[in-house]
Formats: sequence, structure tokens, C-alpha cells
Amino acid sequence: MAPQPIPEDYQPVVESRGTVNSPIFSTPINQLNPYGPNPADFLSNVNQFQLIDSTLREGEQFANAFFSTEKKIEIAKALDEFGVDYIELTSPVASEQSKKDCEAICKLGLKAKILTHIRCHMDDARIAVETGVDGVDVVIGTSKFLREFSHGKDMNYIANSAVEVINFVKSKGIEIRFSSEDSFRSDLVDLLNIYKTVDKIGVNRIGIADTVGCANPRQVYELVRTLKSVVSCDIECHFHNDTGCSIANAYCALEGGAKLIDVSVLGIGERNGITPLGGLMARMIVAAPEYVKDKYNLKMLRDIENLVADAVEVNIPFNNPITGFCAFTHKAGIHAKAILANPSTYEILNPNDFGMTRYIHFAHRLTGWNAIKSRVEQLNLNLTDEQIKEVTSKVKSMADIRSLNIDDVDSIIKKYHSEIKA
Ligand SMILES: CC(=O)SCCNC(=O)CCNC(=O)[C@H](O)C(C)(C)COP(=O)(O)OP(=O)(O)OC[C@H]1O[C@@H](n2cnc3c(N)ncnc32)[C@H](O)[C@@H]1OP(=O)(O)O
Ligand SMILES: O=C(O)CCC(=O)C(=O)O
Ligand SMILES: [Zn+2]
Repeated sequence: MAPQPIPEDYQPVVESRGTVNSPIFSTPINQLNPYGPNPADFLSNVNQFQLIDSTLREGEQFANAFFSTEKKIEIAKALDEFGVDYIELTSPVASEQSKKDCEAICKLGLKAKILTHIRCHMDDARIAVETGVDGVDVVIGTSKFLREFSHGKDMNYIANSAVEVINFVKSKGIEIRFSSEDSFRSDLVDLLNIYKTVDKIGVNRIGIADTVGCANPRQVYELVRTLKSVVSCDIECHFHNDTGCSIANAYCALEGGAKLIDVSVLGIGERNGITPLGGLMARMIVAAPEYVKDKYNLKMLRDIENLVADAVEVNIPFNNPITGFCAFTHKAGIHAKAILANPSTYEILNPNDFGMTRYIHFAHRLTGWNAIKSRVEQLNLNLTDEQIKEVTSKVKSMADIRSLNIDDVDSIIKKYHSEIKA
């Protein structure tokens, strides 16, 4: 699929981001970062989070996904170059090819650690440890729904099988994470008991999963804070986006002390998916700019999203954070004027950080004279402010009748210019 087209009637604007002095604070606001970690969250990992990319596990569960071995390798290499900490792969028991693909990706020698995701069962664990992975992510449902209708096991059985699987994987010198599927609809006492049990035997991480996307940010924060007081290992979180909270939940999890967030490119996964890599980057660069810019190769984001969008045959949504075609397009006259003076007026993200470009739309009845002035300058024409205002009203009159493009506006400006010269 071709990259998203830039609408014709937009003009790129040269970067001119300045320091903004807040009237409230004596320090420039870009030094204070009001969007950084809250000092009251003393366990916060906002400044030191890690990413587990699950495009090749959760993402393979997306309705449209079919990944060939070559495509999986291409995606894994791109994610590795981007700088994700872990790459999670589909269970090797899913199919013969899934196992071979897992082995092939383990042999690539990537910097990212390779994980595979299995049921809490020794049969799965025995196969997983033979693939060459750096770690195994074990999951089992703990909610009443899943205990009754998915696997049919009670909490005692779950605890015993978890201990057996964890001890086995640890004995192979491989990282092990234990996760309770559907954590937010599980009984809190059950959760605390099972997590304490697995923490005591030395699991590397525990995982919390909002499997049906029911949790809200405050519930997430509270659950993570509670778990932090009973376990010593790291906490990983996995959020589905059914109710639109997956990025906010991930952020609150980090504020509460979770260390790792599961993401997938474009958020692909079961149903409408999980926390998207790009959307989370948008949130985190605002909260922890140095950490995010140092650690992740942000300029790769657009290519990685296009790679995955192509592979699963979808378009990048128009309103996608960062890479949506209008993510850095400014249209209304009031916005355009202020953006031309200082992009921080209407942008919290700097498009340059992601290799993206800012656009000013100037071919519409909402266009103001400041945007037209900028276009006149780009065309290297000489008009007074009064003349620019006059030509702007001509643009607006025409734009009231029909939709305009750059050429239309340029023609109006040039005609006006030649007439006043005549
Ligand atoms: C929320 C999530 O996304 S979890 C990850 C989901 N990932 C996958 O499902 C990976 C792809 N899955 C598959 O290829 C297949 O489901 C397999 C190979 C894992 C199992 O296939 P099958 O044996 O044909 O079973 P099926 O898929 O119909 O049912 C799931 C089985 O796993 C059991 N099960 C479900 N969850 C778990 C668990 N977390 N731990 C242990 N057993 C579990 C169920 O009880 C059921 O067992 P049953 O055969 O005794 O009824
Ligand atoms: O293993 C996990 O933590 C998450 C599994 C999963 O995809 C989910 O529960 O939605
Ligand atoms: Zn999931």
C-alpha cells in the first residue's frame, strides 16, 4: 500500500518552535514539563518504562492478520531497530509453522529479547523452551467467566500448574512471566494470592491483562499500586481498547509502578486491539521526552506502521496519533496564525521528532489573512497587509462556492498581484 497521501492544498511550514513563558510560572514551561511524572507517584516508571511489542503475537490475532515467515522477520527486525525491549511471538504450539517461525526469529540475533506466549500447561512449556526464546510468557484466566467457560480450572489448580510451569522454565535458565488473563474481572484476593505465590518462587515478571478492555485508568492505577505492595518482581500490563482506554490505562499503569507495557503496531490484536505503539509513543514523549527520544528510533515509526498496515491490508487511520495524514495539519485561520508565530501554540508534539512535517491548510473559507500572507511570501510576491486581506476575502468568496486546492488559491493570488501591478 502506498503511503498516506498528503492533501494537495497544504503547504509545509518551516520549524520555528520557541520557548514559551508561562504567565503563571517564572520558569519557562518547557523546562518544568507539567506533563512529566507526578512526584507524588513515588513508584512511577514513566521515565524508565519498557516495551513488549506483541504485533507478532496479539497482532496475529487481529482479524486480518496473516504473516508469512519473511514478513514476521521483516517486522521483528524493524521493531528491533526501533528499540523495543521485547518481541513477543505466537505460541509454538499453535501450529508447526508458528514453531518454525519462532525458532527462525530467535536465530536472528536481535538486541530485543524474544518471548513466546503460552498457556499455563507443561505440554506448552516443554515445547516453548526448545525454541531458543529468551523468555516465556505464561497466561491463564483467573476471572469467574474464564474459569467456568474457558479452561474450567479452579484457583488451586491454577496455582499448582503455575508453580510447575514456572519452576520448569526457570530450570532452563529462561525468563518467565506469569499473567492472569482477565485480571480486572478477577477476584482481588485470588489475584493477590496467585501473584504472591509466583513472586515467591522467583518469576521475573507478573502480568496484568485487561482482556476485555473494561478497566479505566483509576482502576488500573489502584490495582498496580496494590500489587506493588505485595510482589517484588516487575509488573507488565496489557490493555485492550474496547472502551477506548488502552493508552490512558498504560500511562496510569506506569504511574502506579508497572514497568512494562504490551503494545502492537497500530494496536492490532483481538477485536479492536490493544495499546498502539505509536499512540503510546505520543503520550510518552510528552511525559518523558529525553528518555523516549534517546531510547526509541522515533523516525522509524511511520515506516513500521506502513509495513504492518500493508501486511494486514488496512490503511493508517486519518486520526492516528503522529502518522495520521492530518496529525500535523492546521486549518482554521486562528490556528494557522498562531502556528506560524510559534508551533507550540497548537502542537504538543513536534513533528520533526518523528520525521513528520507540519502543514498549514490555506484553501478554505476558514483560512485567514496570516496564512495567505505566508503563501504570498512563499510565492515571492510583494503585497501589503491591506492587499493580502483583500485577496484573502477573494479566496473566501470562492471557497464559499466550492472546494479549493492550492492551485486555485495561487491563481487568485497571482491574478490579484498582476492586476495591482498593471
Ligand atoms: C487472551 C489471549 O489472547 S490468550 C492467547 C490466545 N492465543 C491463542 O489462542 C494461540 C492460538 N491458539 C491455538 O492455536 C489453539 O487454541 C491451541 C493450539 C492453543 C489449542 O488448541 P486446541 O487444543 O484445539 O483447543 P481449543 O483452542 O479449541 O481450546 C483451548 C484449550 O486450551 C485450554 N486453555 C485455555 N486457556 C488456557 C490456559 N491459559 N492455560 C491452560 N489451558 C488453557 C482450554 O481449556 C481448551 O482446552 P480443551 O481442549 O481441553 O477444551
Ligand atoms: O498474557 C497476557 O498478559 C495477556 C494475554 C492477552 O492477550 C489478554 O489477556 O488479552
Ligand atoms: Zn490481549
